Amino acid sequence: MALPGLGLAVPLEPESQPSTIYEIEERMEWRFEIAFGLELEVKLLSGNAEVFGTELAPKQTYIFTGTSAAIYTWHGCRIEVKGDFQSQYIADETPMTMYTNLHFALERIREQATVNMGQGPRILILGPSDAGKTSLAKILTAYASRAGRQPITVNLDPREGMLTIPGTISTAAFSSVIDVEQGWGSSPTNGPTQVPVKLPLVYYYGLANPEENPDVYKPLATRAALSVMNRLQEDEEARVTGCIIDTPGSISYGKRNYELIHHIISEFSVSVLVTLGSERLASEMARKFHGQKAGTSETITVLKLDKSGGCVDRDIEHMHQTQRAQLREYFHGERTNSLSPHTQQVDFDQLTIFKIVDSSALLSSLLPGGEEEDAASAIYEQVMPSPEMQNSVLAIVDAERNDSPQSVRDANVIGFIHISEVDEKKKKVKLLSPASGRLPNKAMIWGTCPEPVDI
Ligand SMILES: Nc1ncnc2c1ncn2[C@@H]1O[C@H](COP(=O)(O)OP(=O)(O)OP(=O)(O)O)[C@@H](O)[C@H]1O
Repeated sequence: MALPGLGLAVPLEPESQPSTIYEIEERMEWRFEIAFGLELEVKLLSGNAEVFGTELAPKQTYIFTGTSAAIYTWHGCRIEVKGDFQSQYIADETPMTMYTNLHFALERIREQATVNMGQGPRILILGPSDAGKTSLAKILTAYASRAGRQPITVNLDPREGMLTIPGTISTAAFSSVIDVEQGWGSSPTNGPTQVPVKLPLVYYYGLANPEENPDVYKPLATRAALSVMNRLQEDEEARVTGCIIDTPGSISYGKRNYELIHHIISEFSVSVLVTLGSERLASEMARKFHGQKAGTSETITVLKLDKSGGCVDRDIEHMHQTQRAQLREYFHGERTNSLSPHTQQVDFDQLTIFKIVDSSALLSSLLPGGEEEDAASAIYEQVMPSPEMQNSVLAIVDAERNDSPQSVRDANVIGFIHISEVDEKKKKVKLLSPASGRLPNKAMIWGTCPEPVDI
């Protein structure tokens, strides 16, 4: 059905739609794409099935929206599907056996690490955009957690938030199942959920790509690495399991970004480097890093894996829709679990806001051999609230309002607020915060990712 003249499909209520039953044979997957604003219901009727490594519970209804994914089965299954999806098909060729073999190879390293009191694998996933890096990170995380391990997963891709909003880099220990409906699952800001929440450690970068301001991005990657490496040292289970690092596609293009890859490898002491979807990247990474030292007694193994034929190229509009959905979820909760964000008005002088400076302009102004302190102070500029901030998000970080720009940059996020209105005459800001109560008396960062949106 379409709206007359507009050609727009009118979403049907899932209840009023007929359901379809699909029989999926062993080692095949049912791939689907569902637009934002539409819902797809999936129920596993018999057999076993998984979404990016996480098993579906029998007879439970899962609801997907604004995503593309695959329901894979090792031994065959029947699923019931209801909804208005954009595309769907059953694929008999998938790289799942290859991905599972990687998981078992990692398990062998973990078993050895248990015996030798050594280190579990630190895995870095590289590849161009939409090569399936995040999907592989989810699969490896889910398989490790299904094997009773506690993997630490790191998202270094600011365009997509992991358990938090975009513009961030974050890390979390996954000791329980991933919530397949919500990508990575829920964090405490989502409110009570059926699936146990994960507690991410979050840093705010505020830009979409690492290359836009390496002077902020690299130290933040270092901060994330320090916390991961500390956890790996202190927690026996985490040490043996190791960590899984997802990266932005942009760093896998072009030689100029190899320095950034090198930085990540050395900070996280990466021991397994997986490349997806690019022969050239695979061969250059192997030439540069295979056999190099990782930590004290290990060497780096570089692997080339196949990209899944199911990977969908997402355009910029799709990315923006995903980012808007993540933002809305942070403040308003999700479909089954709505939250009550708090609107309040504050005076201009209650906010200390640091704006990220365009690094291309600052690089030319830096003296050769300038100190890191100089670079850090040039990274942020303290600004007053202004109308151009309207609909932006500010990250509140665990740094005092008069701390140095370096301390502000390196501090982890304690929460986000959304600027609804700026009244320059009255010098007041109307803002939305996830909880009621006084705003923390802390420094705030204003970036351009996620982009301003009225939520
Ligand atoms: N087997 C599959 N079937 C259907 N969709 C899939 C499959 N694998 C991945 N996708 C989808 O393809 C898109 C790209 O995959 P993914 O996010 O894993 O790539 P990426 O390399 O991390 O991308 P980016 O570099 O942009 O972050 C996602 O929407 C993902 O859900």
